[in-house]
Amino acid sequence: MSFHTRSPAILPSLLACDLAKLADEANRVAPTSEDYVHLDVMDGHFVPNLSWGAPVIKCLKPHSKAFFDVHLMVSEPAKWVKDMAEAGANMFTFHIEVMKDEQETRSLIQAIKAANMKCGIAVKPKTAVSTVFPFVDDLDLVLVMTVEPGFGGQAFMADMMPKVEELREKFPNLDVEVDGGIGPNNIDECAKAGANWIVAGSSVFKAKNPQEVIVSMKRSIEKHGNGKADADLTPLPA
Ligand SMILES: O=C(CO)[C@H](O)[C@H](O)COP(=O)(O)O
Ligand SMILES: [Co+2]
Repeated sequence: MSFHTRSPAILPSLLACDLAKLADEANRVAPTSEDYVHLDVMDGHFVPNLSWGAPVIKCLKPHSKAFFDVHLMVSEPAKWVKDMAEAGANMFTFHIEVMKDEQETRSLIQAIKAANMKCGIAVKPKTAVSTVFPFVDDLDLVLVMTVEPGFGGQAFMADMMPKVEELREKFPNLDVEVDGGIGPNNIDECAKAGANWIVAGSSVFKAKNPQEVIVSMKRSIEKHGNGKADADLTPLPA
């Protein structure tokens, strides 16, 4: 059984940053141990794109205090568990679409936890969210993709919100993450549906003031997702 925190989190996706300055960029948007970064691992097979693997994550780790949320868009996630754990991944999220059966999924969840990482399962836009229901009690998080995985900078798919609503209704304390095309213009929609972990790549890194975008998005989750009144929220930085 996993303990679901339902804590609000904004996770800047480093895919959208200046990759020549990876460590500086991570620290620009996620400077403290209370912060998060989202790291997209792509194998050129599950998705038609390549990004980085464990060696890059391992190099970045000593330069960042942030929580490393690793999203594995790979065909064989089991092969990556050991390397990702050694590289310093804190959350290992794999796609349900690559699992051949329930048994394989359960052993992968076990292996991830035995390697001292938190475990999440992701669903692509065309995958029914009910595919993850049998595993939720053993998961730390479910990730609902709001774009087809593979590339940053795509348009947000609002029609994925019913999946988020269903998860939130069935599992009130589960951490529900959304990823793809999210920014200040659609954060309220995600938060109202019940998402509390929000990945944001382009909207954060293309902003003049990334911290302002992060704080305002977090405020939206607290307001809509956790039912706090405006008066309870800390003011935005000047
Ligand atoms: O998993 C992903 C793509 O497959 C990325 O995390 C996602 O696209 C974030 O970037 P953006 O906010 O620019 O859409
Ligand atoms: Co991602």
